[in-house]
Amino acid sequence: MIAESAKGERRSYYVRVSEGSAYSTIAGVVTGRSILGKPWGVILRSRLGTIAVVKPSLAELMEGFYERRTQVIYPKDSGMIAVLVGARPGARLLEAGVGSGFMTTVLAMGLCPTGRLIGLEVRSENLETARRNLEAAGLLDCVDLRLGDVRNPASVEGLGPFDGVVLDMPDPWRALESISGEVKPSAVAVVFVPTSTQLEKLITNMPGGWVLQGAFETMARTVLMSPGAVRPGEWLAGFTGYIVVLRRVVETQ
Ligand SMILES: C[S@@+](CC[C@H](N)C(=O)[O-])C[C@H]1O[C@@H](n2cnc3c(N)ncnc32)[C@H](O)[C@@H]1O
Repeated sequence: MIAESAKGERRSYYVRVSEGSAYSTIAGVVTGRSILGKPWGVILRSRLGTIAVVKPSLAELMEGFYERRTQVIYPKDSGMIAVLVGARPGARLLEAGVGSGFMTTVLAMGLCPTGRLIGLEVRSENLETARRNLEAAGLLDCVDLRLGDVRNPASVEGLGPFDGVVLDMPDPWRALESISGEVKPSAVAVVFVPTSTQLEKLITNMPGGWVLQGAFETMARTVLMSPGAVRPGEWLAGFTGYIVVLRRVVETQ
């Protein structure tokens, strides 16, 4: 629900609506009974403001309703990573670790219905969380979630050739060697690391068969939308991690 008070304040609420419940918002209290049976997008008005009842977008589904068992990659980074790795219909991508499936969701959005994502994860409880989350988003059909250690070549053998790779795990440099035989020459690997120590280790432990293309971070800042005082907001989603782009290369005789 998106509530706007009579003073022009706006706030979003993520709720599972039920018959006997009531929800307190900055635009007043709304009951489950007044929402159920109405179409998505309906706007409810009172003297305290308006409440728009909207279906959660995929970003809101992740933000408000997905289970979190691990640190996750947020849309400000995952959207960028999906573009960089080329998550488009028909692509065959590898991801490790899957964690809670937030990044997996964004990759699957791009490559469904004709592409395929192979997601590797070492912890079965994380894999099950990701499976439930992807099922809630209706994206499980394009995804093959597997229990396995990406650093072990046997876990990856025969799964390629991959058009791209996303790694979000503590020691990604140890995965690059084991996956390289399954990745197409020139393909992109995007590595997400939350600390400078990991970035340094990645750069200094890069195995052959890969070149470093660049690294950056993203930031997202809200905008205050008060007529007459439109300006950047105080809230900034600043540093979350480094996004590193690598390319698969081969030697010729
Ligand atoms: C930070 S979480 C990934 C979060 C995920 N990107 C998301 O957005 O929900 C890192 C995950 O990598 C997994 N992991 C660590 N080492 C791994 C390995 N060698 N192979 C596969 N998965 C691994 C961990 O169990 C953990 O679930």
